[in-house]
Amino acid sequence: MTQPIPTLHWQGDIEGTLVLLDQKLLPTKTELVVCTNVDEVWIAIQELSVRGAPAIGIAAAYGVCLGAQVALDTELQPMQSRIRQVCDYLAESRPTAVNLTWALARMRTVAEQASDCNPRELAEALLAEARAIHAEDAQMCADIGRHGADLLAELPVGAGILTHCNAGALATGGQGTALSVIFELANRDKHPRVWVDETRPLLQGARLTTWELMQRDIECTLICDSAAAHVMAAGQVQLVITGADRIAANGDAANKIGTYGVAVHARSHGIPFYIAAPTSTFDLSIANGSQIPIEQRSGQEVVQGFGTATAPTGVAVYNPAFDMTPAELISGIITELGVILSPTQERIAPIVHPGGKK
Ligand SMILES: CSC[C@H]1O[C@H](OP(=O)(O)O)[C@H](O)[C@@H]1O
Repeated sequence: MTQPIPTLHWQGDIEGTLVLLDQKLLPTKTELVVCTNVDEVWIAIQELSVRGAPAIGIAAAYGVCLGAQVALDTELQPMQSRIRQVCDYLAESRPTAVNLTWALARMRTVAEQASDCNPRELAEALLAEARAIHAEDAQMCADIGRHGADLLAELPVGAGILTHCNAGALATGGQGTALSVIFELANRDKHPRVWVDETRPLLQGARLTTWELMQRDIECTLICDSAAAHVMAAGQVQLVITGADRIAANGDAANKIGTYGVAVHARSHGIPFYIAAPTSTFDLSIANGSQIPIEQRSGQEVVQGFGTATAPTGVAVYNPAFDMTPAELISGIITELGVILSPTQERIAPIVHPGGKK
């Protein structure tokens, strides 16, 4: 396996920079984006240079550290005010992934609880919290992979697994969520055969998931999103696994647009449909999926994707970036704390505590 380039990392001390692998350019170019201020982080999240629920949260946490830099030589209260302002600003970059506001809430807490310290000491505490969020996510990814592979211990060698979008290392601070399970199955010599939905309109599956799988020599086949049902009907899929961006208290889950259709097709073909997500993706403040904010993105992504016009100028476009899969279509949610089978509020609550804390 070629040595992976980190999805994101902080470079330096409290006056350092956030370095991102620019996912807009993958797989044809591997270029880095060096963020030196909060605006650059906001843009990187909004334009998907960095993307994926956990990765968005981690990037925003480091973004707060960049925001703190302009107030290092003030006093504690102006610094705390600056942190509140920066958290509010970064929270507006994308609405669906709850990991964003979850990570920002942790950064806010560090700032609000600060006392008897100067701005530089608070900046050190903020950077330590951002690094902790990053490191914890990497561990959560590994634990998700282990729990998922344990759950699937009876999966036949060479089983077909379909996935949608990208829930790999590129979406997280570690080795991924859905792809972490697939990586661990491969490590256990299960030789999974992965069917990868291209995932229109931004092609995270075609551009990112195949790239990650091929780097690890895991067999994968790229298909159009519209071919998923056909492949299932042909008996080529024994399991579906995806990531998630926000999971409500009853287990309804928002994920990349098209996931709901995959779940419906899986159910109609008697194929288990699993979601892999850390507890930081659960939002226990909302009862069900109808309350999950669904990001609406520019129609240009649909009609002018990657530079080629594919529809008449002026055509009306509806481009929701996510959809909601109801809990009754989900066979189980694989978390770092274990698997929640047939998720319900009663089964989620004992495992997932408010705020995503263990
Ligand atoms: C591990 S979360 C990955 C999750 O995020 C993706 O959305 P986007 O690429 O728009 O950030 C997609 O929903 C993935 O399942």
